Amino acid sequence: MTDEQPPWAGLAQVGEYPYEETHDLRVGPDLHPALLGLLPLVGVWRGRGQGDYPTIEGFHYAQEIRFSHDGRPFLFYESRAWVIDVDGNPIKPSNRETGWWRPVLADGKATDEVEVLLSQPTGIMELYIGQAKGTTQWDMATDAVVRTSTAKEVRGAKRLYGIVEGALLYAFDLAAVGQPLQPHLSARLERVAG
Ligand code: HEM
Repeated sequence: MTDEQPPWAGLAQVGEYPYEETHDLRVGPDLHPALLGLLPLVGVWRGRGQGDYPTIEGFHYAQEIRFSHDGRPFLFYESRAWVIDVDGNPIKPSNRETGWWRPVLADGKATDEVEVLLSQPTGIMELYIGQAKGTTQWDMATDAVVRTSTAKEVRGAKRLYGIVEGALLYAFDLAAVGQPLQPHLSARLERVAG
């Protein structure tokens, strides 16, 4: 360490992060035009799903998903799920994931393609390449899965998201722990905000 002061010494304290982020299209920054195709997803969603895999017991779960934006051409995505009993009572916290949905641009305009980057607390990161099917369905498959040395062996996955009668539905297929690609989750969530 030297006695020299860094260039920012003596400058005013840094205030709060100065930019707004929102899941509500009525407030905050304007949605970037490149996100128009993903607009139906923006909001907070809550609902229930069912999970299974050949190596585990089937289960019911609840989930909250939030898609938000800060005016730039990507969506922030976060999901928290918890295992429930058949009456909906919480049993234990389950999967969490956060990431980014990025429309692929060509000549400055959004195409039907979307890149989705997700990160899990279980040591797994998924990179999806997806395709919009019509205006309310997104079909994606992993282009890469990266995992820590202590994570379960996940080799690939597919996700299909759709908005059906105002609800967000998805199906998640997984190739992991020596098993071929097959269903792990499916869920239906209602819009609760945004
Ligand atoms: C809503 C999201 C999810 C929920 C509620 C969920 C729930 C579960 C549950 C309850 C189990 C049984 C074992 C345990 O209790 O931990 C499990 C196992 C597993 N899940 Fe998920 N999961 C979710 C998403 C994912 C994702 C995104 C991946 C991979 C990218 C994944 C990969 C696995 C694997 C590899 C196992 C272990 C199978 C085994 O060891 O035999 N899950 N999941």
